[in-house]
Amino acid sequence: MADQSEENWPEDDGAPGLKRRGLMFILSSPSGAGKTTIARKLLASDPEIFLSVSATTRPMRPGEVEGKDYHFVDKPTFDTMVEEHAFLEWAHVFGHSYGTPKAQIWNGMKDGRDFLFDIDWQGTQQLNQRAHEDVVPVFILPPSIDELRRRLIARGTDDTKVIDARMERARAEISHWSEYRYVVVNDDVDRCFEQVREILQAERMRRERQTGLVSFVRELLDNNPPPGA
Ligand SMILES: Nc1ncnc2c1ncn2[C@@H]1O[C@H](COP(=O)(O)OP(=O)(O)OP(=O)(O)O)[C@@H](O)[C@H]1O
Ligand SMILES: Nc1nc2c(ncn2[C@@H]2O[C@H](COP(=O)(O)O)[C@@H](O)[C@H]2O)c(=O)[nH]1
Repeated sequence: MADQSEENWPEDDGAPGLKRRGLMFILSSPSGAGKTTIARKLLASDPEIFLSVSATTRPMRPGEVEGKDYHFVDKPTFDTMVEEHAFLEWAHVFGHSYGTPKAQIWNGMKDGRDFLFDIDWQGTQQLNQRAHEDVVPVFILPPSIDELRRRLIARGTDDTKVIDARMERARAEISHWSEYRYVVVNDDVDRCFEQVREILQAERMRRERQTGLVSFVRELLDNNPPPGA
């Protein structure tokens, strides 16, 4: 991914205010396991992470807001975006097309921002290939298959046919669990949210992401030279 080469990242100007590389925090799960629920809690509690708003051809659900939950586009518009390489990744899911527009992520990552992705395993594989070092993939499992179906029914957004299709696809989605760095079971929402938040905090502190560390440590050592130096 040429545009994300090291020279595009923030300058290493040392402490205070150590600069940090932005990260791509991915939440995937079978439909209904709760990734949107966890994503919303994370976004509400952490002003330093921004939602990657996908484009999709699927119809808007009640309560969804254009530009906030998704960019709702028609198929020709989506196909044109594919042709123009406007997506960082894209995939067909449940008979509709979904993709991550490049521009928002590109500009934000250059400013050291973190982005939250609610995408499926296909998109995760594509992002992993393009920006492995910057990707933090987290997989959310339901506590049981019965509970997964119960949640899809309780959500009340899909008819029985669509729910059956989502349950059928759950098997394929779950089969990709081992491609993720972290796996969390969403039994209790609050516990799951805390676990996901801890993963995010720990990943932010990874040495490689703290681009100001080299000069900061150099300065620490310069101010404490070995005896006789
Ligand atoms: N731990 C939980 N216990 C009970 N209900 C939950 C839990 N987590 C989420 N839910 C509920 O389950 C339903 C599905 O959750 P959500 O929409 O977040 O799933 P999703 O993984 O984002 O699904 P999709 O991929 O279809 O968007 C929602 O009604 C949500 O309120
Ligand atoms: N590869 C991508 N998958 C995406 C994207 N946006 C959403 N998704 C996934 O699609 C399904 C269905 O979502 P829903 O909102 O219609 O229930 C779910 O698994 C999402 O994670 C995307 O940009 N790329």
